[in-house]
Amino acid sequence: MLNLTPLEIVEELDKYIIGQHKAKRSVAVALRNHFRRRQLAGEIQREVTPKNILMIGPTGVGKTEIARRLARLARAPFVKVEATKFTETGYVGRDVESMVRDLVQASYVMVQEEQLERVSERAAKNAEEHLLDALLPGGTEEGRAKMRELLEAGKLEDRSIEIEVKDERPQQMMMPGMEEMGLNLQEMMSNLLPKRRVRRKTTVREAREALRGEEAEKLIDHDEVSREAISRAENSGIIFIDEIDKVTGSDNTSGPDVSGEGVQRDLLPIVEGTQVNTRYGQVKTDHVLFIAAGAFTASKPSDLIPELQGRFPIRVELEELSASDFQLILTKPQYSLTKQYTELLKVDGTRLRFDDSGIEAIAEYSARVNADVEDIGARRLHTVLETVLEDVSFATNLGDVVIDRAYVEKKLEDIASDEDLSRYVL
Ligand SMILES: Nc1ncnc2c1ncn2[C@@H]1O[C@H](COP(=O)(O)OP(=O)(O)OP(=O)(O)O)[C@@H](O)[C@H]1O
Repeated sequence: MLNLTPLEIVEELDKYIIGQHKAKRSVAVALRNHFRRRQLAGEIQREVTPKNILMIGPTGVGKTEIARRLARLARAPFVKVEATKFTETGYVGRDVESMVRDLVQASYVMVQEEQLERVSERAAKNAEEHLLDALLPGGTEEGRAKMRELLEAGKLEDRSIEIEVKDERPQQMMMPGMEEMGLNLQEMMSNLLPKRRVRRKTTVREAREALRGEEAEKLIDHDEVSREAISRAENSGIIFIDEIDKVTGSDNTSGPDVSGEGVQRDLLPIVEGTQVNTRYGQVKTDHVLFIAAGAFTASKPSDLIPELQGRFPIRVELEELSASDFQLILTKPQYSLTKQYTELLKVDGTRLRFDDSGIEAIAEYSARVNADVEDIGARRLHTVLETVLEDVSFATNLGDVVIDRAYVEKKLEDIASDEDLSRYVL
């Protein structure tokens, strides 16, 4: 985990998220406390529990985005789940623990990627030797040196060769229930059976890719990846539980088996700290950071069961976004929507330029449709912008195109003034 102060964390988040200062401060404090806890001596470290956060605010105002960015900053494994998912009928028991298994899986992928990156140079060297073997089986030293020269000069890329690689086709299937026990049949089977290898005819370019992947796999220690994945999930994992407001008792009409309160009761031990079996080993959830979020329009945080309320001591309200926030969201973040579209269309020879008046108009229309139809927050910008840019996206090689107020109005006026049409298009 990076050693960032709360102020630095907020500054980092500011690069991607507009407004919501209180929420940024809260998550910065929670993350820093994580770091502080690690500096403590053994015994008291175990006593200090993470200060989980409850985010309250309408949809599309940045709750998930803040949590996700925070996780990325901290290089922490992250998963998002919807609390309502566990109330669905037809579930064989509510498998609330699956969120912990998903976290460990995310952690595993993250650690594995880091390790693969670390060995990539060695893997590339090994792959090159295998390529030479395939290009020149049983050749002389001299021949091999010549071949190596050609290969390094990129002269053999399209030559076809035959290599032996692992058979990637899936051979086994998962049995329902296995994952719940923390077992994975596929993995068990593939550990028992010798790996099937197949000969494949392909180009040097593609063979190199395949061989590098295989060599890298061979160079990393999967047991160590598993151990590190577990440790990282335990010590810095973040689980984001959305729609927590939808599992308050008051919302429930569908009987005891799928009640929201039941979900809360199942959540409680996980948030309090328990052990969960996963395919990589046992995971303790004591120090996982939980961020719960909800709009809380039909219910209040005080409708949650008291034990759960106590486990989310940091409460923070997120603000609704205004048209001027939308303007900033469209332009300011590092990879804002307008920058994304500009880069995308540049590929096809269209140079977009968003005039301030155009940005203003897009923001105003978005706020208006949110007010008239349904408030979906900043998500509205995606649909509105897509509609504005539909024609330029369909075309190619348009040269310079300026998106100003007149352009936006022409594209949107008919739709936005028709509420029914807005419902479908925007
Ligand atoms: N304040 C903001 N600054 C920049 N982008 C934002 C902001 N709020 C929302 N967005 C963008 O809007 C989209 C939806 O935001 P997000 O997923 O954070 O919503 P949310 O508040 O978590 O809502 P929900 O609870 O429905 O998931 C994302 O693409 C996000 O980048």
